[in-house]
Amino acid sequence: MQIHNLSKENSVLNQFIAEIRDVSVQTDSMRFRRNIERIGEVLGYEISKTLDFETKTITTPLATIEATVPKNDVVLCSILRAGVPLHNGLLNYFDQSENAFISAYRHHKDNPESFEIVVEYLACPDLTGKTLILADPMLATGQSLVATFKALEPFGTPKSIHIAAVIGAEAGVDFLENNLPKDTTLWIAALDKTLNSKGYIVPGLGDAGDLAFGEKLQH
Ligand SMILES: O=P(O)(O)OC[C@H]1O[C@H](OP(=O)(O)OP(=O)(O)O)[C@H](O)[C@@H]1O
Ligand SMILES: O=c1cc[nH]c(=O)[nH]1
Ligand SMILES: [Mg+2]
Repeated sequence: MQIHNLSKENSVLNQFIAEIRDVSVQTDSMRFRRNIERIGEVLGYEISKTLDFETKTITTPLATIEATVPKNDVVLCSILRAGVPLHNGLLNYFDQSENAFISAYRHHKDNPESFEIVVEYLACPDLTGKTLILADPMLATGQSLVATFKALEPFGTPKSIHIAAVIGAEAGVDFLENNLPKDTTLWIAALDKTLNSKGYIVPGLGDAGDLAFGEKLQH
């Protein structure tokens, strides 16, 4: 797996990441969602550099000019619910893409430290020969992304697979490396060292879904 950790380079992206982690800024859920969306835009811009390009003739009011534009068929697939603002950010840049949505959530059966990933909803176009971008802000154990990838397999073989994530843990990256096709590319805005006993990234940011949309009751 090829890994691009975008926070290795100083840019305004680091300001967005600092704000989504900061408890004193997290109280503003609109800013939290917008920052995740902005990070999606940055990730989308970086991914776009790896697409295939073609030359088109564009007519301006004064003359014509050759423009080099991406030609891939992109499918954006996000994991509900925390993936929604990241999806919007990617869609701002891949505005002609097709879209897939999947629900994958942690179901705590007996105690808060053990969970299984439940996939209940999936809407997806044909993926054959397309550029698939899987988006989920938090890459903790990596189980949600791998469960999502397996659920998408019946929809066709993509030409290339990109993972777009905001904060990841090293253990989650290792899990993806062992369970996804070798030619997958991971685009991550920040990489943290640790997972706690409940599978939360440390220092991380807490629960991305709750911060974007409010606390949910466990059921
Ligand atoms: O790498 P993993 O260990 O699988 O964990 C990451 C998952 O946890 C979060 O979703 P969550 O289950 O909190 O659902 P939510 O979006 O409804 O909050 C996040 O959006 C990922 O999907
Ligand atoms: O740290 C984590 C891990 C999973 N899901 C989150 O929202 N945060
Ligand atoms: Mg959550």
